[in-house]
Amino acid sequence: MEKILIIDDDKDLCFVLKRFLSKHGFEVLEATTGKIALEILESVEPDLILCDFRLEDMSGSSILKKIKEKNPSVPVIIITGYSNIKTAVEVMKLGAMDYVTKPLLPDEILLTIRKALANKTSDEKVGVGSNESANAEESESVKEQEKLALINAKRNTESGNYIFGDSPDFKNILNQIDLVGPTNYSIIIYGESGSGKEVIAQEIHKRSKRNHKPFIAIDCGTLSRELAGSELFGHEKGSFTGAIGQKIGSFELANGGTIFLDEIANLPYDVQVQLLRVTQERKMRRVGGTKDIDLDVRIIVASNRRLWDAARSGQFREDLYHRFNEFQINVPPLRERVNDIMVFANHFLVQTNKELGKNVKRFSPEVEDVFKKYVWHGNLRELKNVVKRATLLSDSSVIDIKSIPFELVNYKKLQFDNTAEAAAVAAPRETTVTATQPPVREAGLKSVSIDAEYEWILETLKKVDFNKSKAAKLLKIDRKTLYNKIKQYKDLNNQEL
Ligand SMILES: Nc1ncnc2c1ncn2[C@@H]1O[C@H](COP(=O)(O)OP(=O)(O)OP(=O)(O)O)[C@@H](O)[C@H]1O
Repeated sequence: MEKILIIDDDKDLCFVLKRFLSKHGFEVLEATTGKIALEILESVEPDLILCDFRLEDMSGSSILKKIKEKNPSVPVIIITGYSNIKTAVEVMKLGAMDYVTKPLLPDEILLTIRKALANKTSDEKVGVGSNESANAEESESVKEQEKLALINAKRNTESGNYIFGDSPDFKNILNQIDLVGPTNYSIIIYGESGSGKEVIAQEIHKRSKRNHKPFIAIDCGTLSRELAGSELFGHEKGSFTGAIGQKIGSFELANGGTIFLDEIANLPYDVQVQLLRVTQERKMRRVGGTKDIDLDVRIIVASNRRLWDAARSGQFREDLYHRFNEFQINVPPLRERVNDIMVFANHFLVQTNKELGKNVKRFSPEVEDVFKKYVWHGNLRELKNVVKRATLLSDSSVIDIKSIPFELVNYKKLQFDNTAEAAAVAAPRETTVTATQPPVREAGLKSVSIDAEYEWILETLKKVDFNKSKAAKLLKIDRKTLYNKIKQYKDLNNQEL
């Protein structure tokens, strides 16, 4: 009997899954924390592991790494709370065999498990007596391609998650997507963070002849200076310290399809030179490699600042800017497309209902009013997070003002009228640096303390009827620090849930 280990802190889900899988002839073990799972793995060798990406005591990536260290051959299927291509690529890169998104569908989960187990058996058969090194390179690359095909196939079936707004601006964008999609033009998409640039790039890819090939999204803002080249172009074994195996880069993975380079202005200058070669000669070399590889990749880049300005200030190569600038799409911030707000809010409500198995029907008129007046600095990402939370909190069929964050409802009252404070945030002095650095959710304790501080600040503000000077005095901080702390909390909450 094949053994499956379920790792999920949702006890109900573990119970339901256990019953379902046992009925289908599997022996099922369960662990409700990462720690328990690792203890079980000391003495048991399961045939397959089903693991939630967000455990209370461990992040998905760290548990995946630990499982792979202990038992590299066991197939791991990741359960993710939402369908996000970035998470999917991330978990596949870390060695997961596949992923399923919540809500879990019985047929899908069974099929995914059976496929993973069948793959494992055929891998084991190939491994017996085969000349491992001879075909290692080829099979690595085939595996990468197979994983990508899987991710893309899933993404296409999830495409029902995307909708288009109702504002004239959005209709204009849709026209542009239709127009430029089928061509091979390189495109620059401008827009604030969370405004939907990646989704637009995906839609362009879907409308192109390349749509059966991979769409790969890379956030250049998160690539380190040292590893950016290797991430994009891959590397050969031993080409630098730490290059223990061969790596296929994002460009090679995207061959035949489309690559989306977000925050392109953050790409290190030497990598920009390599990129220029790719756009001019349609060829690339892996880091440390000697062989030219032919490339046929459509490039879509995005930035929240004008690339022409970055080129003029010497941060971005001008020749590269002209290469990319065959077509431009400008995505206005959500606050400038008021007609889109409720279209997207309702869409995110339907999506969240499905994820949570709830049936919340609509927003109260008061909530609609707040939504339409709010400034949405985090754009669609912020709206999505607010709707997700509100749907979760709501215990009736209508989302009312109680389920909407206090600072959204009281946005106007919380405004700092003195622009000096805003300027201080844009150019923080040394003493305020820690307060303005973007906080990281994974920092655990840090985010807890930010949340607690914020609660306290709000309480104090309420006490003094939103008089910021009085509140700062009571809190024994200056007004600028008060402003920074509120901003820090908001940045934290504009990250994707
Ligand atoms: N047309 C749409 N339909 C449904 N959801 C959307 C749409 N556009 C954006 N979203 C959702 O809004 C969130 C932000 O979108 P996206 O990641 O594309 O923004 P972005 O501009 O690329 O952000 P960033 O620059 O910060 O990476 C995502 O969760 C995405 O799924």
